[in-house]
Amino acid sequence: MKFEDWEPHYLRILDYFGFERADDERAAEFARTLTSKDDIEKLKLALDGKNVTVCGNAPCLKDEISRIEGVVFAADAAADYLYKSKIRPDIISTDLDGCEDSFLEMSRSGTIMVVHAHGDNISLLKNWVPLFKGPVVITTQSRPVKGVYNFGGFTDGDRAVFTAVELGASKVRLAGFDLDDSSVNPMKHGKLMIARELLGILGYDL
Ligand SMILES: Nc1ncnc2c1ncn2[C@@H]1O[C@H](COP(=O)(O)OP(=O)(O)OP(=O)(O)O)[C@@H](O)[C@H]1O
Ligand SMILES: Nc1nc2c(c(=O)[nH]1)N=C(CO)CN2
Ligand SMILES: [Mg+2]
Repeated sequence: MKFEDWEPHYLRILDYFGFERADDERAAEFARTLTSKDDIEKLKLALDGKNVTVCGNAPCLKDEISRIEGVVFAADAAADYLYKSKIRPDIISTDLDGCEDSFLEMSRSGTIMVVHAHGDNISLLKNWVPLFKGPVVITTQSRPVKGVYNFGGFTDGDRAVFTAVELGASKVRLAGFDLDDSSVNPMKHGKLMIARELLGILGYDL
């Protein structure tokens, strides 16, 4: 998605949650100083023309493991669940609030970390990004800058879907998405409603 097409959604998100654009932009610049890695070509190669399953972290993921096929693209804490179920994701979409030591092991084994920098995760970026030994791609929800990408999307899960679509996946199926999950807190509920809206743009009716 071109940034000009994404920007109206982004402006609405900023307004809805009271996030500051300048904080997101500072986070993106800061993340870029934490690593020299920019594995965008590896990420393209992993997705272009591929059958991809994006795994969200809803409780239903455990019942939907059998839906997983092709390239495994995990959204944040779903990666840890999959790894413990003996499935190492090929790619993880994370803003690092679901990051565990298992992510370091997965990274060492070649899992591509698509790390999202935003105004509220600067200390997480500082703690985790230098520790990733494998491929890393940095993303922003604001205007992209050199070595920092914006494929569209907001939460770790819907961003993964936008990333897969943008980088040419031939088919993107979902597992572990329950956007009506009543066990989540109000902030998370709001985020999942945005995720639903954004996935709707891509034709997913969740
Ligand atoms: N019921 C659900 N509960 C949690 N996550 C869900 C659910 N349904 C779908 N997802 C997707 O799984 C992703 C990863 O979930 P996780 O629990 O790790 O949340 P998170 O890291 O707090 O998400 P975010 O950082 O995007 O707010 C979410 O970003 C969301 O897109
Ligand atoms: N500033 C800011 N941006 C975000 C946040 C967040 O908590 N703060 N959470 C996200 C994933 O849910 C994505 N983007
Ligand atoms: Mg997260």
